[in-house]
Amino acid sequence: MASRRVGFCLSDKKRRRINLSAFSDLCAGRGIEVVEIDLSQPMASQGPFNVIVHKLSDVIVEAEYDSQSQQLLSNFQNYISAHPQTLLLDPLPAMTQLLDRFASYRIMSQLQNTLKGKSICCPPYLEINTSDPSVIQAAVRSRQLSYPLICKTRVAHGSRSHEMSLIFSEVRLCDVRSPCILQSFVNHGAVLHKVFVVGDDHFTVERPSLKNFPPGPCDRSTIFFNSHDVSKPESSSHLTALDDTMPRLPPPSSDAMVALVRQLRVELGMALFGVDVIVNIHTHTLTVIDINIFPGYEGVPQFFSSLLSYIESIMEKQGPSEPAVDPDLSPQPSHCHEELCPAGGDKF
Ligand SMILES: Nc1ncnc2c1ncn2[C@@H]1O[C@H](COP(=O)(O)OP(=O)(O)OP(=O)(O)O)[C@@H](O)[C@H]1O
Ligand SMILES: O=P(O)(O)O[C@H]1[C@H](O)[C@@H](O)[C@H](OP(=O)(O)O)[C@@H](OP(=O)(O)O)[C@H]1O
Ligand SMILES: [Mg+2]
Repeated sequence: MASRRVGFCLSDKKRRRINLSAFSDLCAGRGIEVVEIDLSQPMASQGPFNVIVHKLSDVIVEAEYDSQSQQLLSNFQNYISAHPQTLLLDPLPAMTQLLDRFASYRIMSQLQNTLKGKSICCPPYLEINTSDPSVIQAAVRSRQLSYPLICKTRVAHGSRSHEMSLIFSEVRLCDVRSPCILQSFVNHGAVLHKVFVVGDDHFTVERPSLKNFPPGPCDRSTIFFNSHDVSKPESSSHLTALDDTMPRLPPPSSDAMVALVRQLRVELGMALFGVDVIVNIHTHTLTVIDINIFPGYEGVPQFFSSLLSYIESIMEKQGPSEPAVDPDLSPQPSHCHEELCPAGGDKF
């Protein structure tokens, strides 16, 4: 048996998307064994693991209402608690907060304070918990959100979390499906900058994105769309058609991107995440619109080599017999969102 073992605990969907056997071959060359963890079987008999890489977002979301998922999650948590020497990429509380857009936008909106001088912001938004259009209307007015508005589900991950809408006027606020985030739409020339983080490395790729819309309210029906139809590498939609007369904006400065990633690494205590950034066509402000757990890393050919280097670096710090906590990562931010609350969007 190889002396060092890395377990992967992934959903069927993620397993299909990630070529684990290619990663396993790469690891074998470094004396590391890759094991696919079957969550329905006792974990102790599949271990021991120096590191576990997981994407349990679906299980965590389902555990809210499904007892079988609850059981799987609690088996996993029990194993982790009983094996504190096993490093987890990424910690469950850190990940869990990103499943909730209310929590993740509080983190994003805090960035403009922590990264002063870098011209980084997050669009103004509201946390919506009511379906009463008159209450929503009053909240939008009082927060002075500008139209169009983009409406995003509160749950950030999973198949039902990418259905969104663009709302163009107060009368169409009846189309809001609560609970959700209502956020001002920012014109950005239909270019999305996806930042994929792997430990201390990050990689940026460009993707299609929603096109510019005339600012201000207008008499237009709500546009319902799935975010995966507009911002995947292969997306080609009338909603992303670039205006030829629109000059291309300069890409975000690498200095600002480095500062952004560094700050989020510390704040989230995570190593595998993605940040979606757009550039405001008027102010050129770098605008953070999304943080994703263990994203797809599509368009990043260095993903596996970078992941392997990161895993080796944390195993090295672990030492041969006494694995330690990754010192680069701050202590668990399960309490983080309380600290970040004051800067968040208003709640309705
Ligand atoms: N405030 C905004 N202003 C302008 N466009 C936006 C804004 N928020 C989101 N978008 C557009 O909508 C798309 C989807 O938004 P978002 O990234 O929040 O959704 P998601 O479902 O979480 O996506 P992902 O698949 O990256 O997780 C973005 O790629 C971008 O094109
Ligand atoms: O790599 P990008 O383009 O950022 O897209 C990711 C999305 O951001 C995630 O929301 C997807 O995860 P979920 O399917 O759990 O929502 C995630 O799905 P995956 O975990 O199957 O890779 C990706 O689609
Ligand atoms: Mg997302």
